[in-house]
Amino acid sequence: MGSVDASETTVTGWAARDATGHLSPYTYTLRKTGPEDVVLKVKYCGICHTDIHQVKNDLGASKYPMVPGHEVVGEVVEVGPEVSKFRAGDVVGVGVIVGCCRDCRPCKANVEQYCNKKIWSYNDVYTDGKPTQGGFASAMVVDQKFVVKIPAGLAPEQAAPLLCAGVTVYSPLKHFGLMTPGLRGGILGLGGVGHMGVKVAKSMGHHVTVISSSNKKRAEAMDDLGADAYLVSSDADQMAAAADSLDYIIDTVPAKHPLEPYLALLKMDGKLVLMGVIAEPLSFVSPMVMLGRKTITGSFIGSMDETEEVLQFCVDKGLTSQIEVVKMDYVNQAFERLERNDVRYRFVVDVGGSNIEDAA
Ligand SMILES: NC(=O)C1=CN([C@@H]2O[C@H](COP(=O)(O)OP(=O)(O)OC[C@H]3O[C@@H](n4cnc5c(N)ncnc54)[C@H](OP(=O)(O)O)[C@@H]3O)[C@@H](O)[C@H]2O)C=CC1
Ligand SMILES: O=C/C=C/c1ccc(O)c(O)c1
Ligand SMILES: [Zn+2]
Ligand SMILES: [Zn+2]
Repeated sequence: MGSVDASETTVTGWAARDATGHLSPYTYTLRKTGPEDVVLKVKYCGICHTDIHQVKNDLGASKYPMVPGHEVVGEVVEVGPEVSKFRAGDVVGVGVIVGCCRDCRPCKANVEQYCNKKIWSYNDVYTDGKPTQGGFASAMVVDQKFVVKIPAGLAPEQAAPLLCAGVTVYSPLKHFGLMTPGLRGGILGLGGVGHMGVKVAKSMGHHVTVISSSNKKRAEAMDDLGADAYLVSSDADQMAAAADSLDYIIDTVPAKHPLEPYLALLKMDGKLVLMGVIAEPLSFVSPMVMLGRKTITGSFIGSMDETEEVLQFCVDKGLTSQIEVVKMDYVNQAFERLERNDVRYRFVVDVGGSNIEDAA
């Protein structure tokens, strides 16, 4: 962290300035620590495909300068007087949202990610009128409700991808009653979210089929991640042989794609859970869902409770994410490599080890 005066702390982050998405050092101030705020010095931050969508304005709502990053692990350096859950020195995590109304039905049901007044950890405006900025920065200040403790037994860089990718697959499996051992699941798109999908579903005792756009990841999916089967989506014979075989598919593809080939893989009552952020309409003909009473649904990250649960689930099951740790000055190359599907399977930036204050 940089200079501290009576009210504000100056920090350095890496921000996109426009829809080229190129990140460069950017200095800004954090809000004064409020009674329920936790100030954390960022140690690690994962790179999610959503960060690409956001810095490149894929959804048409990006505001700049934008410091992305929502898989944030840091060390608590200060807490407000009403913070009970955390103290200086704790290793903590922050994910996709940092605020909610606390009064609506989703908030009262502790699924605050579905609050219509949620505040995103970046590319949003906080209650004080300041833009929110994410985890590719030396520090963040976050309301304690949106901070989780990283349990003992998880390395901080390992924990980072669980804060978005991990909880994003855990939440729908839990919510839709898909934690039963013996289920047959499909993971469409073997990237950051998808590889956690394979690991979490395998740990729940599922038979897991990876459905990928190429054959390139076959050996690693089967040998390293423990998948049971592997389909190349463009191989009509393989797809036909697997028809009517899956209880669910977690669809993580981040671009427009046909749904019918995947609906055909589902058994009666099977569920296609859409995860990818795609700003174009997707289509299918109605008999594809009627004949077999199939469901097309979606899911958005997970609740704060589920975030704590997935962290402990990974400790209990001995699950790790597969990551490539890079320094902050590699972030633009990492974004480019992620965009061209060249990472196994999540980049995690070693923010704390990158001396980013010196770059400002
Ligand atoms: N709903 C939610 O709460 C969340 C949504 N997301 C969204 O999920 C999506 C995936 O995120 P993430 O896992 O980080 O992304 P990654 O880029 O890491 O993985 C996506 C995978 O999808 C496949 N893929 C990529 N491009 C295409 C394409 N054009 N056509 C077909 N397949 C493709 C690739 O797998 P393969 O090589 O196997 O084909 C790739 O590895 C993004 O849109 C992201 O914004 C992310 C987190 C939470
Ligand atoms: O990576 C997490 C965010 C997912 C997300 C889902 C839906 C949406 O409209 C977004 O902007 C992001
Ligand atoms: Zn994400
Ligand atoms: Zn609410």
